[in-house]
This record gives sequence, structure tokens and C-alpha cells, in this order.
Amino acid sequence: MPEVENAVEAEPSTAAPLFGDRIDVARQYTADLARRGEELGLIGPLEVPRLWSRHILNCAIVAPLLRPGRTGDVGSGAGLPGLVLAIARPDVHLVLIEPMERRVDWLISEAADLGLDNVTVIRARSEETRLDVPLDQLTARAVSSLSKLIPTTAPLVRSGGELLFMKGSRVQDEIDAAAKIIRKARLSNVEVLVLGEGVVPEVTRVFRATVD
Ligand SMILES: C[S@@+](CC[C@H](N)C(=O)[O-])C[C@H]1O[C@@H](n2cnc3c(N)ncnc32)[C@H](O)[C@@H]1O
Repeated sequence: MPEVENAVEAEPSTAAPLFGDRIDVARQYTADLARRGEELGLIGPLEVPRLWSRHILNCAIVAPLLRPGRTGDVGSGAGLPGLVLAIARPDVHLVLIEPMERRVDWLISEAADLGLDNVTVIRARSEETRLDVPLDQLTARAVSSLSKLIPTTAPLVRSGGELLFMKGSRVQDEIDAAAKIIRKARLSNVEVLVLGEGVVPEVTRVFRATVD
């Protein structure tokens, strides 16, 4: 038998406990992304064999940080973490903010296919987004540095709300580089949470800060 390249990764045993009774929806999303993600330019070919461990679980681990209410996700792309969070937390309304038309089309049709009635998709860049009601929390993953993200996203969050940015291992360097911007945006309670030890191959680091 020839080796099958880019085969979809088997579901890790840690997936079902993370999603609870939403696991079947997470399975459908993962299968849809594996089937169509590369062709639609949503994920690279190397990502299919590690969809669960590097992407789906990495995002699901953030779900317990959400509070009931409205959470934005800037630069959702394929739906990471926005759609994953909407699956894991049906009690939270997710507002996905993404400028690219093809990605917006995917997010809208995938949310409908998955039966997610807790998702709104806005086609815009964060800096041009205008909301009638500010968000309670806002996430972003792999969008830009803290120095660029904070000024364009903090104004979308209500006073007392939170920014939750998924970041790589150099997050502290980014925080140091953004010190002035963090002060100017009046963020407090700045911290880095390290999540997923023993659950995912690489831990997830979350920059969390309160918007005053
Ligand atoms: C590298 S992709 C990451 C997508 C997804 N968050 C993930 O982790 O796979 C960056 C995404 O951010 C979007 N983006 C870039 N600048 C943005 C901005 N200023 N406002 C909103 N989205 C932005 C891009 O269109 C793209 O979909």
C-alpha cells in the first residue's frame, strides 16, 4: 500500500472531553476543513495531518476563558478560533471579524452547515469595524503583533471586558515591545496564561488583559 500523504489526523483522545456533548459538531467542522480547507486557501497542505492537535484542540482549550455574552474574533480565517469557540460554547455569541471575501463566505456557510445560531460574521478589518454594542471579550490568533493588534481591537471591547490573544513562545518579547501601547490603551491585569499542558503537543499561550 502506498503511504497516504496528508491523511487527516486521527481524533486525539483529549478531544471528546474538551468538547463534551458538542464533540459531533467539532468532528463535522474538522472533517469539512480537512476536505475543503486547502482548496479554499484556508489552511496549508501541511496542516491537514495535524488539524486536531495543532489547530482545533489548541483553540478549544481557550473556551473555558469565555464568559457568557458576546465575544469577537478578529481575523478568523478558517474559523480559528472563532468557529471552534462557537462550537464549544453555545452560551456565547461569537462575532467573527474577517476582511477577506472568500473566508467570509466560508465562515457564513460553515456556521450554517454546523447549525451554529450563535455566530455573526462581519466583513471588515478590525480598525474599520463599528459595533452598536461593544464586545465583552475579543480573541485573535495569528493575526499580527500585540503592538498592531491592541490599538485596533481594544476600542471594540467594553470597559471591564477582556482581550484574549493566542500567541507564540515569544509573547513576553511582544509585551515588552508593546509596553507604551498597553499603557496608552489603558489595559490592566496583563498576564500570560499557559494552557493545554499534557493535552496538546505545544501549549497554548494566551495574552489576557482587561480593558479599563
Ligand atoms: C494568518 S491568518 C490566521 C487565521 C486564523 N486566525 C488562524 O489562526 O488560522 C490571519 C487572518 O487575519 C485576517 N486579518 C489580517 N489583518 C486583519 C485586520 N486588520 N482585521 C481583521 N482581520 C485581519 C486575514 O484576512 C487572515 O484571515
